[in-house]
Amino acid sequence: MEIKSASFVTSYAKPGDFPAPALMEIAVAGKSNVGKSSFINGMTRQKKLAKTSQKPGKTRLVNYFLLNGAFYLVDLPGYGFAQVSKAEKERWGEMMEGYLKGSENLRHMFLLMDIRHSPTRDDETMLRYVRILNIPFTVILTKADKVAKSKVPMRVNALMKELVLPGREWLIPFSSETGFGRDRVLARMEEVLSSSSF
Ligand SMILES: Nc1nc2c(ncn2[C@@H]2O[C@H](COP(=O)(O)OP(=O)(O)OP(=O)(O)O)[C@@H](O)[C@H]2O)c(=O)[nH]1
Repeated sequence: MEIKSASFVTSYAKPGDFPAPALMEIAVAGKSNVGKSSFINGMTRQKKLAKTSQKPGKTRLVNYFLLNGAFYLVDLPGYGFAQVSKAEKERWGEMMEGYLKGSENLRHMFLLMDIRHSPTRDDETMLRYVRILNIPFTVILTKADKVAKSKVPMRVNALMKELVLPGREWLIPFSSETGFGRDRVLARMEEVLSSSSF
């Protein structure tokens, strides 16, 4: 598949505001600064669709993007940012839980992690949560251009083991700088959308 159109639809600040069921959703989650906005922009080939920033923790809303007029890519607030208050962290938790438990249309999650690093405790918590809720997922290993091409398979293997995933197909190395991995993510999206009855 190709992404022919992508537009921002709306943002939500609290779970009760989530829209009525309408279209299938694929969520995008990850630690703050992992490259979530760059992933969304890279996939949709729109430079400014999701705001990218150098300053961690800017994405604190649930943002809905409509792709191909057919499904939503749902940008979840980044986690693991250190410089926020306890109240803010609690609000984040409520948002996340509200979305993940409440969304009847969620079909898959792209869980973003930096290819260069071991998963953080927050990454592991997120993964545990996704597993408990039985949400199908793919781990996207971002910033793949930052490791030598020859080392990418090694990092994929290492993270597969650290995350206790059953196979390499559960992880897709990706670079928003070079477009590496984009085709595989598109193929995964197509699989998800075509296998989901709606
Ligand atoms: N080299 C390289 N840099 C990247 C890549 N993806 C993101 N970055 C850089 O990493 C930084 C963070 O990227 P963002 O896309 O803003 O990250 P985010 O996860 O949306 O961050 P928050 O808004 O804090 O949640 C920026 O400086 C990006 O330019 C990538 O694939 N390769």
